[in-house]
Amino acid sequence: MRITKITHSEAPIASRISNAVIDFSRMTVSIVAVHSDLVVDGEPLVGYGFHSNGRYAQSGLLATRILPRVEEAPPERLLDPETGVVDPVRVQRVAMENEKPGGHGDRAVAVGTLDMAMWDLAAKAAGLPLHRLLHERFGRTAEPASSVWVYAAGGYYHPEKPLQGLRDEIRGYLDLGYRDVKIKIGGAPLEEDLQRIETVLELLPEGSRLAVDANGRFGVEEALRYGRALTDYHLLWYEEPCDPLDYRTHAVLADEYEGTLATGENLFSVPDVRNLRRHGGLRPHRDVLQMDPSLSYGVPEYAGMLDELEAGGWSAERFCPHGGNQINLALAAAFGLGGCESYPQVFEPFGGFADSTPVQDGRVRLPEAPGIGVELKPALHNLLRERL
Ligand SMILES: O=C([O-])CC(=O)C(=O)O
Ligand SMILES: [Mg+2]
Repeated sequence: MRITKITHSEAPIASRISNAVIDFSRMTVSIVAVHSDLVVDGEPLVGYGFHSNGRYAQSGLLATRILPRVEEAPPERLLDPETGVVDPVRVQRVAMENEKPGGHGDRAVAVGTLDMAMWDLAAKAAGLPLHRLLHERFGRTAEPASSVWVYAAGGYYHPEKPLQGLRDEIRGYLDLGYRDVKIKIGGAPLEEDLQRIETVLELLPEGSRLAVDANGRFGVEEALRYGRALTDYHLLWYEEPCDPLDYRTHAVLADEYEGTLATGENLFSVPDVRNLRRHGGLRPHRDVLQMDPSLSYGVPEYAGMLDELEAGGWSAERFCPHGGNQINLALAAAFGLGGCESYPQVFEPFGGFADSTPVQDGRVRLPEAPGIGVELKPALHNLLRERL
């Protein structure tokens, strides 16, 4: 097998929603296709990648640093010597050559996007759905999971969607088969946020839980003030109360807030996660970690994060990646994670899972088509084919 060409572009995922720190009016996403000379069913195999919402497209980094390294590398540096098929772990090493440690920001997104396309290609070449390939390589359980717990993330602030709109949105998620939901906080005064929370709680049936997400907005005092106000709601979790790299504030909050805290979607490397473990005071039996491979150098770095945290007493069941996309569903099944996020309405067509695997009782089944499964989501597949 040879990589014949790597193409990349950008796609808009703009919308009028906001969280506590950004609006999505100019949000974009990078998309990558890795073309190969391996012909299956009369067509050369192509692997597709994109990254999760919240970080902008990384065209410059891909074009000037990340892709040229891979394009210029001799094939044997990119291929598994036993199978002759592209090895995403080797590719990631090549993509990161001559990069200094630290500063894990947009570069991690560019590499994570390419990594997704490499896994899609490798799984297609092996004729396996990605969750089975990842399980063969990294699995910690006897079998990959056949379905994964997902929750509906939404409840953004929207200029034309006050409480009634929020109610309609959440009811829509329950009708789609979700049990648990997440809404934003921190973008309105506390009293208003509590009204939003109570409105949603009134709708949730027995057994359904609500999580809230402050997107890193608060300093220590405000994080504690919200924590005190949230305690009696018995939420599923209180997410990103403070800046992702402010480990001390996490520790102070974890000391006082008895409910579950969640963080990690903006930690992009093993060293950042090690610092969270050492200094963040989070509780391995209670809290939730949301690192997301497409934003953080891809699956190899994610496996390293799991190793780092397992050595520190965390179990894979406490991991629930941010991102609401198909690669994270595969990852959750392969690594035995607690679950993964889902965006039933926002960030289409990148959010969501295969059209053939609807949510049932809060879970999604794993599709068995080779690769990540973008072909099972025609709106996404068509967009990728047209732009790449
Ligand atoms: O609003 C965002 O940037 C996305 C987010 O935090 C989440 O999905 O948890
Ligand atoms: Mg979040």
